[in-house]
Amino acid sequence: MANALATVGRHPTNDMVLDDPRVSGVHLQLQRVDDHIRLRDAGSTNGTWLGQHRVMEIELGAGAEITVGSTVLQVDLDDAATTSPVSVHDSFGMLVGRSTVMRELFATLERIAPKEIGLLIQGETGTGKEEVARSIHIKSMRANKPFIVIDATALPETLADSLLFGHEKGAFTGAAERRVGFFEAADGGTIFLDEIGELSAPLQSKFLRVLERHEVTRVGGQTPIKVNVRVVAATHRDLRHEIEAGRFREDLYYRLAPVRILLPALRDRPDDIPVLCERLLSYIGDGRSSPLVIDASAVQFLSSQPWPGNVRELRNVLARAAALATDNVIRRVDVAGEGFGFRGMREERTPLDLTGTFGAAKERAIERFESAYLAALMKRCAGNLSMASREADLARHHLRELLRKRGLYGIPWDRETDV
Ligand SMILES: Nc1ncnc2c1ncn2[C@@H]1O[C@H](COP(=O)(O)OP(=O)(O)OP(=O)(O)O)[C@@H](O)[C@H]1O
Repeated sequence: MANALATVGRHPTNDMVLDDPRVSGVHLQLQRVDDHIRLRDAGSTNGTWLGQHRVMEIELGAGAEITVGSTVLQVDLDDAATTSPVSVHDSFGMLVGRSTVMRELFATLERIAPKEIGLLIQGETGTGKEEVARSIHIKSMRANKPFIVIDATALPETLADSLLFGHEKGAFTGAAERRVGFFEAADGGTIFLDEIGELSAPLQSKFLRVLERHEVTRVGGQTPIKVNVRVVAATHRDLRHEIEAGRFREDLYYRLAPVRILLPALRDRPDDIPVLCERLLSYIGDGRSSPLVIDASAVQFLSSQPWPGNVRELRNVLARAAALATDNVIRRVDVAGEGFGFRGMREERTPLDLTGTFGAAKERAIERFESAYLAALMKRCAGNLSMASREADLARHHLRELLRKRGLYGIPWDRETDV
């Protein structure tokens, strides 16, 4: 593995390509973590097997053997192997990160930003896809030209052509004026195309044509207009699955993705939490008389959370904690029970993790609920266990047990506790 993050599967764009019909297009993802490898099944059809056990996520050391389709893979850790360059910086544009995987990413972004090359960014919600696109734009020759965001999920089918390509006056009922579309408006600059996987088939064809010919024709117009845009696309799912399922055009994929970037989930890079807290708090505290700070035990707690809503969720948790904190210090009690995505508002899009077995998925959902409920309860009751057990209608010993199980016992909840 040359990269800290790599994929294995049948599709030719994987880091390791397996010519095995029982292997999925993108079968699994590997992440190098110190002296071992974290393996995650990427939703494969036939599964990833360690002996008799089907695994979704597992940490592997040297010598471990896993089976995918009819192929057996063995982990071999070679210290002398060449690895991808890692940036000496722990930021790129507006992005910060200290983990190896992020610094490796920054090195790639530093290299490609000034080039006229397209980019496809894949990552869960809130991992920073739009921020990557914006930072690439700022670091490119196009920086003083427009940066336009198009969300494919917000393009109504009937208006999409006119929004993207513009229309001439009188082109259709209601077209009282000539209108310039997104592509023309972005001329010379960058278009960030979010949720590209949601584009309808007709729009996929139209996008491909624009990317190939570098021109658009307004609705109701005759003459093609030259446009010079760099397209950075993003998706929360692996488009190679969509290609396999016949829902996404492979030729468009290759046009969009001369370079592909996989933004890792926040739970896979806890080393980034301290520097992220520092950066996010500097924004949140902007305008305050004294800067906001976070204490070490709060950072330690946040570093152990699963963050289904990733950096966006962390930002919101810090903003909430800052609003509630009595001084400019955020302490463990201010963030207890957070980081499970549970208190996320609807627009935060922090869905339950529905992968893996029913039992494991249910346990994760319960864990999220219990942590959020217990923290809110204990804060409301200022740590008074008797009051909390009455309010929750739980026996004291049961409540104490639950608090222990969720790592929420013994926290100084605002006022004195009676535990
Ligand atoms: N590495 C980072 N450093 C600093 N801020 C970050 C980083 N990653 C994300 N953020 C911040 O987190 C928030 C969410 O990021 P962003 O909107 O780019 O995510 P996204 O992946 O595009 O999300 P979605 O898929 O839901 O649209 C933004 O406020 C962004 O500035």
